[in-house]
Amino acid sequence: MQITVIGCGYVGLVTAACFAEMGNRVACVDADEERIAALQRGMSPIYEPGIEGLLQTNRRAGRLTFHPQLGPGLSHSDIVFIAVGTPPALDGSADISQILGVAAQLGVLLDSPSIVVCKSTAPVGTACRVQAILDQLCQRRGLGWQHRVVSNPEFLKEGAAIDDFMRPDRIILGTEDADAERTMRQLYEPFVRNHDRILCMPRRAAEMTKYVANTFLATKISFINEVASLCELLGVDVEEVRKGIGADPRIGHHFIYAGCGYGGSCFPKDIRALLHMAREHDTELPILTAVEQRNQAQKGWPLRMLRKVYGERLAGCTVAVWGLSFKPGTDDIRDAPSRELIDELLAAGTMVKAFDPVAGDNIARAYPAAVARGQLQLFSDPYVALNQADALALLTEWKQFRQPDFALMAQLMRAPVIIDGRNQYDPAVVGAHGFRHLGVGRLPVDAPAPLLRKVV
Ligand SMILES: NC(=O)c1ccc[n+]([C@@H]2O[C@H](COP(=O)([O-])OP(=O)(O)OC[C@H]3O[C@@H](n4cnc5c(N)ncnc54)[C@H](O)[C@@H]3O)[C@@H](O)[C@H]2O)c1
Ligand SMILES: O=c1ccn([C@@H]2O[C@H](COP(=O)(O)OP(=O)(O)O[C@H]3O[C@H](CO)[C@@H](O)[C@H](O)[C@H]3O)[C@@H](O)[C@H]2O)c(=O)[nH]1
Repeated sequence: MQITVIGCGYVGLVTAACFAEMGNRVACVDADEERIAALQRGMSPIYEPGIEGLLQTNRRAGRLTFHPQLGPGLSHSDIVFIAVGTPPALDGSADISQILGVAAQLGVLLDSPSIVVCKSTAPVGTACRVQAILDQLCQRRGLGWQHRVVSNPEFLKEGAAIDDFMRPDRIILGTEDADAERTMRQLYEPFVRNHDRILCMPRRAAEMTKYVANTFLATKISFINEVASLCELLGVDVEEVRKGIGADPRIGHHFIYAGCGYGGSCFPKDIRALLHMAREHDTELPILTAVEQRNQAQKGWPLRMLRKVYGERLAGCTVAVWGLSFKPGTDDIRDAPSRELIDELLAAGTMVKAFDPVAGDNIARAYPAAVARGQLQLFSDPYVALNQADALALLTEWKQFRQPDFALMAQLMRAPVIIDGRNQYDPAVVGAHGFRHLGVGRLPVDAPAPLLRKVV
């Protein structure tokens, strides 16, 4: 099939590369000319495991092309995917102006009937609005046919995006049109060969499904984080509780890891968007309101722990931060817990030494002034970042942090304190190396007194 994908971000690029890999011809469009120029040179503008290889192979095979704008050369396409951003507006609603702008461009450009797919996460009713724009423009141009708009929300996770797309749990097709459904099923057939995982439903239901999936997962996280703070007070290790409840298949092991809060470009904004949809219909969603509040509080957990150890003396301290992206496997720092901690530490006058395997450049770009005055330093080696640090805050559970050289760490640091925002370490093990360990809902295991001498 001839496919156009508009928006070359995390979702658009993965979608385009995976469809091209199955033999389709895919034209990718992005308004960001630098992004397109990089892609044309064979470079991926995002870090996502496996994406570079797929982009290169399919570009060389001529199945994948990159364009800075929707032009006449793209006026015929079987299927057009809209994968542009839907960022939060000030009132919390999803700003769908990029989607509507693309719809208006498509209405003028497309010369033959296409299936236009809303891949972006967008509020209930958006696909119908896109349909209305396209219908109006087709009518104005005197064309005797219509485009068909489908909602096909995306469920990929950053860091595992290619695998999620190639082996989806489910594919949600929101359409009331039998022809559009048939073509979409054909497109996805290679991805569901062994198991039919396609669920077809009305467009509004598909749009709602996406929001409910994300907000439910966020609810699980905030719930366990709330439980973790009670565990701290009751002297119970939340890790024991997690294993205990996860063994019940009705609860399951996924998304019940306590930590320093969820981040990323999806959960925070999608919760706010659903809350806004409710407000528009004069309804409150107290559970989701609490989920968001809990997460805000949770993002402040690393700072609260640092204050617990150092109090007002934090200003004169140096804090090492391991993990800057909102989760492992990505360079995405949107709404990452690291942002909150760095903001607070910089405001407090603390020196920050940070390391992340891939997100360091993005953080440096986000804090040019702090980098210029040397208050925020980024390192390409995690151990160098620990030099003379008064504490380590671990915020993202990259695999390379799981079994570090604790002895070397203790030597390098001015004081052996670990603020373990992802519960990566066994308190007894790090305690044996002389560290004071503070985990989320973990039992504190203080190091033997002589080893703790360094902690002021
Ligand atoms: N990132 C994820 O993990 C993920 C997963 C599922 C769904 N989603 C949803 O998918 C959508 C896209 O997310 P993303 O993370 O890929 O966003 P992104 O910000 O990484 O990429 C969006 C791209 O669209 C481009 N763009 C904006 N307006 C354009 C226009 N008029 N013409 C051409 N290009 C334009 C931007 O330049 C940018 O490159 C959002 O609605 C998001 O909620 C994201
Ligand atoms: O038990 C857990 C699981 C996750 N997280 C945090 O939750 C956030 C989101 O993680 P994850 O869901 O793995 O990443 P995303 O790439 O944001 O993916 C979510 O958001 C996407 C965008 O809508 C959806 O497509 C995916 O299905 C959905 O999982 C991260 O900060 C994680 O650290 C926890 O704190 N505890």
